[in-house]
Amino acid sequence: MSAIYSLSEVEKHNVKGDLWLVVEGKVYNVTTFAADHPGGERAIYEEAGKDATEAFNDIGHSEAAHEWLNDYYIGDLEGFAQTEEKVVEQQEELKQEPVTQVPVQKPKGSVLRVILPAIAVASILVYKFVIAPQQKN
Ligand code: HEM
Repeated sequence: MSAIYSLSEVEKHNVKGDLWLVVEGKVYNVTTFAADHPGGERAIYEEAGKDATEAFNDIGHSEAAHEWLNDYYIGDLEGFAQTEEKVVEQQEELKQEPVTQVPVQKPKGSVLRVILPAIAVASILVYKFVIAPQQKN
Protein backbone atom coordinates (compact mmCIF):
# COMPACT_ATOMS: atom_id res chain seq x y z
CA MET A 1 0.00 0.00 0.00
CA SER A 2 1.26 3.42 -0.87
CA ALA A 3 1.88 6.15 1.69
CA ILE A 4 -0.91 8.61 2.47
CA TYR A 5 -0.04 12.25 3.11
CA SER A 6 -2.30 15.02 4.34
CA LEU A 7 -2.18 18.37 2.53
CA SER A 8 -0.69 19.96 5.67
CA GLU A 9 2.14 17.41 5.51
CA VAL A 10 2.73 18.25 1.83
CA GLU A 11 2.76 21.97 2.69
CA LYS A 12 5.84 21.49 4.91
CA HIS A 13 7.90 20.55 1.86
CA ASN A 14 7.80 23.89 0.13
CA VAL A 15 11.43 24.92 -0.23
CA LYS A 16 13.98 24.54 -3.02
CA GLY A 17 15.85 21.69 -1.32
CA ASP A 18 12.70 19.86 -0.20
CA LEU A 19 9.90 20.24 -2.66
CA TRP A 20 6.69 18.26 -2.84
CA LEU A 21 3.54 18.95 -4.80
CA VAL A 22 0.26 17.26 -5.59
CA VAL A 23 -1.16 16.46 -9.03
CA GLU A 24 -4.57 14.78 -9.21
CA GLY A 25 -4.48 13.31 -5.72
CA LYS A 26 -0.93 12.01 -5.97
CA VAL A 27 2.00 13.38 -4.05
CA TYR A 28 5.31 13.94 -5.84
CA ASN A 29 8.73 14.78 -4.48
CA VAL A 30 10.13 16.91 -7.31
CA THR A 31 13.12 18.30 -5.40
CA THR A 32 15.62 16.94 -7.90
CA PHE A 33 13.40 17.60 -10.90
CA ALA A 34 12.72 21.33 -10.46
CA ALA A 35 16.06 22.45 -11.97
CA ASP A 36 15.47 20.20 -15.00
CA HIS A 37 11.87 21.26 -15.64
CA PRO A 38 11.52 22.21 -19.33
CA GLY A 39 9.08 24.92 -18.30
CA GLY A 40 11.64 26.44 -15.94
CA GLU A 41 12.25 25.90 -12.22
CA ARG A 42 10.25 28.96 -11.20
CA ALA A 43 7.01 27.29 -12.34
CA ILE A 44 7.72 24.41 -9.96
CA TYR A 45 8.75 26.65 -7.04
CA GLU A 46 5.50 28.54 -7.31
CA GLU A 47 3.58 25.30 -6.72
CA ALA A 48 5.85 24.00 -3.97
CA GLY A 49 3.92 22.34 -1.16
CA LYS A 50 0.63 22.91 -2.96
CA ASP A 51 -1.95 21.07 -4.99
CA ALA A 52 -0.55 21.89 -8.44
CA THR A 53 -3.24 20.00 -10.37
CA GLU A 54 -4.78 23.09 -11.94
CA ALA A 55 -1.43 24.68 -12.85
CA PHE A 56 -0.19 21.38 -14.26
CA ASN A 57 -3.30 20.76 -16.34
CA ASP A 58 -3.69 24.38 -17.52
CA ILE A 59 -0.37 24.13 -19.36
CA GLY A 60 -1.64 21.13 -21.31
CA HIS A 61 1.42 19.04 -20.47
CA SER A 62 2.20 16.27 -22.93
CA GLU A 63 1.75 12.54 -22.34
CA ALA A 64 5.51 12.41 -21.74
CA ALA A 65 5.19 15.00 -18.96
CA HIS A 66 2.55 12.81 -17.28
CA GLU A 67 4.93 9.85 -17.52
CA TRP A 68 7.77 11.89 -15.99
CA LEU A 69 5.57 12.43 -12.98
CA ASN A 70 5.68 8.70 -12.19
CA ASP A 71 9.40 8.96 -11.42
CA TYR A 72 8.70 11.31 -8.52
CA TYR A 73 5.59 9.67 -7.03
CA ILE A 74 5.85 9.12 -3.27
CA GLY A 75 2.23 8.54 -2.19
CA ASP A 76 -1.39 9.61 -2.25
CA LEU A 77 -3.14 12.66 -0.87
CA GLU A 78 -5.28 11.91 2.17
CA GLY A 79 -9.01 12.04 1.53
CA PHE A 80 -8.60 12.33 -2.19
CA ALA A 81 -11.55 10.90 -4.01
CA GLN A 82 -12.52 11.05 -7.61
CA THR A 83 -14.47 14.20 -8.27
CA GLU A 84 -18.19 13.71 -8.67
CA GLU A 85 -17.83 15.03 -12.23
CA LYS A 86 -15.55 12.13 -13.15
CA VAL A 87 -17.78 9.52 -11.54
CA VAL A 88 -20.79 10.86 -13.46
CA GLU A 89 -18.72 10.84 -16.67
CA GLN A 90 -17.85 7.17 -16.17
CA GLN A 91 -21.46 6.27 -15.43
CA GLU A 92 -22.57 8.05 -18.59
CA GLU A 93 -20.12 5.96 -20.63
CA LEU A 94 -21.60 2.78 -19.18
CA LYS A 95 -25.12 3.70 -20.21
CA GLN A 96 -26.08 2.01 -23.41
CA GLU A 97 -27.35 3.83 -26.41
CA PRO A 98 -31.11 3.35 -26.79
CA VAL A 99 -31.95 0.80 -29.46
CA THR A 100 -33.50 2.67 -32.36
CA GLN A 101 -36.75 1.17 -33.54
CA VAL A 102 -36.65 -0.32 -37.00
CA PRO A 103 -39.96 0.35 -38.77
CA VAL A 104 -41.80 -2.80 -39.76
CA GLN A 105 -41.66 -3.01 -43.54
CA LYS A 106 -44.67 -4.16 -45.51
CA PRO A 107 -43.78 -7.07 -47.75
CA LYS A 108 -43.32 -5.81 -51.28
CA GLY A 109 -45.82 -6.90 -53.98
CA SER A 110 -48.58 -7.73 -51.49
CA VAL A 111 -51.20 -6.00 -53.71
CA LEU A 112 -50.15 -7.90 -56.86
CA ARG A 113 -50.25 -11.16 -54.94
CA VAL A 114 -54.00 -10.62 -54.38
CA ILE A 115 -54.94 -9.00 -57.73
CA LEU A 116 -53.23 -11.48 -60.08
CA PRO A 117 -55.00 -14.63 -58.78
CA ALA A 118 -58.29 -12.64 -58.73
CA ILE A 119 -57.82 -11.74 -62.42
CA ALA A 120 -56.99 -15.37 -63.20
CA VAL A 121 -60.11 -16.65 -61.41
CA ALA A 122 -62.27 -13.95 -63.11
CA SER A 123 -60.85 -14.90 -66.52
CA ILE A 124 -61.68 -18.57 -65.98
CA LEU A 125 -65.24 -17.72 -64.88
CA VAL A 126 -65.77 -15.36 -67.87
CA TYR A 127 -64.48 -18.05 -70.22
CA LYS A 128 -66.56 -20.83 -68.64
CA PHE A 129 -69.86 -18.96 -68.30
CA VAL A 130 -69.69 -16.31 -71.08
CA ILE A 131 -67.33 -17.28 -73.89
CA ALA A 132 -67.63 -21.09 -73.83
CA PRO A 133 -71.49 -21.17 -73.90
CA GLN A 134 -71.43 -18.76 -76.90
CA GLN A 135 -68.99 -21.01 -78.81
CA LYS A 136 -71.36 -23.99 -78.40
CA ASN A 137 -74.04 -22.12 -80.37
C1 HEM B 1 5.87 18.55 -11.23
C2 HEM B 1 5.62 17.92 -12.27
C3 HEM B 1 5.87 18.45 -13.65
C4 HEM B 1 6.41 17.76 -14.67
C5 HEM B 1 6.88 16.30 -14.64
C6 HEM B 1 6.47 18.65 -15.82
C7 HEM B 1 6.99 18.31 -17.03
C8 HEM B 1 7.06 19.14 -18.10
C9 HEM B 1 7.53 18.77 -19.41
C10 HEM B 1 8.03 17.37 -19.80
C11 HEM B 1 7.46 19.86 -20.19
C12 HEM B 1 7.86 19.95 -21.68
C13 HEM B 1 6.60 20.09 -22.54
C14 HEM B 1 5.71 18.88 -22.44
O1 HEM B 1 6.19 17.75 -22.65
O2 HEM B 1 4.51 19.06 -22.11
C15 HEM B 1 6.95 20.94 -19.39
C16 HEM B 1 6.75 22.21 -19.83
C17 HEM B 1 6.16 23.21 -19.08
N1 HEM B 1 5.68 23.09 -17.79
FE1 HEM B 1 5.82 21.49 -16.63
N2 HEM B 1 5.95 19.85 -15.48
C18 HEM B 1 5.56 19.78 -14.16
C19 HEM B 1 4.97 20.76 -13.41
C20 HEM B 1 4.62 21.99 -13.87
C21 HEM B 1 3.93 22.98 -13.09
C22 HEM B 1 3.41 22.79 -11.66
C23 HEM B 1 3.81 24.06 -13.86
C24 HEM B 1 3.11 25.28 -13.37
C25 HEM B 1 2.72 26.26 -14.03
C26 HEM B 1 4.45 23.77 -15.15
C27 HEM B 1 4.57 24.61 -16.23
C28 HEM B 1 5.17 24.32 -17.42
C29 HEM B 1 5.37 25.25 -18.50
C30 HEM B 1 4.96 26.72 -18.49
C31 HEM B 1 5.98 24.56 -19.53
C32 HEM B 1 6.41 25.11 -20.87
C33 HEM B 1 5.34 24.84 -21.88
C34 HEM B 1 5.77 25.17 -23.25
O3 HEM B 1 6.97 25.28 -23.50
O4 HEM B 1 4.87 25.27 -24.12
N3 HEM B 1 4.92 22.49 -15.11
N4 HEM B 1 6.70 20.47 -18.13
